[in-house]
Amino acid sequence: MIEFINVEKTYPNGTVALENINLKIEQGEFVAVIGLSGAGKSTLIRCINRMHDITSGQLVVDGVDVGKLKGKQIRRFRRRIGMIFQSFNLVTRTSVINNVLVSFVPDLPLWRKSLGIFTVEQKIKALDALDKVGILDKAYIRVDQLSGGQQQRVALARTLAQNPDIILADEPIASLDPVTSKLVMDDFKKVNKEMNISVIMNIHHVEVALEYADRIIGVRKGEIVFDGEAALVTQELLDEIYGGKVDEVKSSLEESVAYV
Ligand SMILES: Nc1ncnc2c1ncn2[C@@H]1O[C@H](COP(=O)(O)OP(=O)(O)OP(=O)(O)O)[C@@H](O)[C@H]1O
Repeated sequence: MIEFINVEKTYPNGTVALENINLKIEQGEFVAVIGLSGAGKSTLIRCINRMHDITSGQLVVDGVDVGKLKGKQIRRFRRRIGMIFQSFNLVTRTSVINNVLVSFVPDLPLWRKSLGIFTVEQKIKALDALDKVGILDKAYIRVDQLSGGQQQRVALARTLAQNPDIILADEPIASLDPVTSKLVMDDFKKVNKEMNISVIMNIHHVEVALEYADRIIGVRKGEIVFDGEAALVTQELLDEIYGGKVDEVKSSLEESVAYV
């Protein structure tokens, strides 16, 4: 379980990004964090794996007080939390399988690290992860020959290979077309349901959030203004989350009516 207790985050320049955040996310939930640009969505997600340090309050993940972790403990803790970015963060000039194998590098003894030698077991795990996201046939192809959607699936496979309990996804479909976005979201849903991995996703596409997530967290100016089932999200709530800027979400609102 992920628990935020009175969490605040103020950046060194004085920007208050999160205020009074109280949240409990159970293992296996699929949570979408929505809100205007600058509302604090990325900050919220990135505090969970200590990419950002909170300023006050407490953040507890499966009984571990995240703020108290130091050095090696942080690295070990992060192994349980996969992170997916909008920009995929892959090494494009090498093969798909090499990108997935990278997730095992921290586990290798120094001599293997320097020679880049992976065990047969690790290679099988990497291939298995690629199979889970439906791109096993691309294992020995260079990443720069894949589409954006396929690259995001490689990133997801790399994360799965590290056997995470939690996947944090920061705008994973922002640079993908609607059809490809759906395929990638199907993969997230699959790993969430079949492997009971918690997914916490920051997402701008309201209609996609409502279709895929079980729970929606609406953030406005660093505070949570809605936290509940996707099925309970109404147009009025979206107006509140988006501060009355209906035009910005109008098309999403129209489509989302179908899902509410
Ligand atoms: N490293 C930083 N230093 C100072 N201020 C920051 C930093 N990162 C984010 N902020 C500020 O914190 C606030 C929240 O930013 P955050 O990136 O979490 O919002 P967001 O909802 O994820 O936005 P977007 O949807 O555009 O990614 C914003 O006012 C932003 O300008």
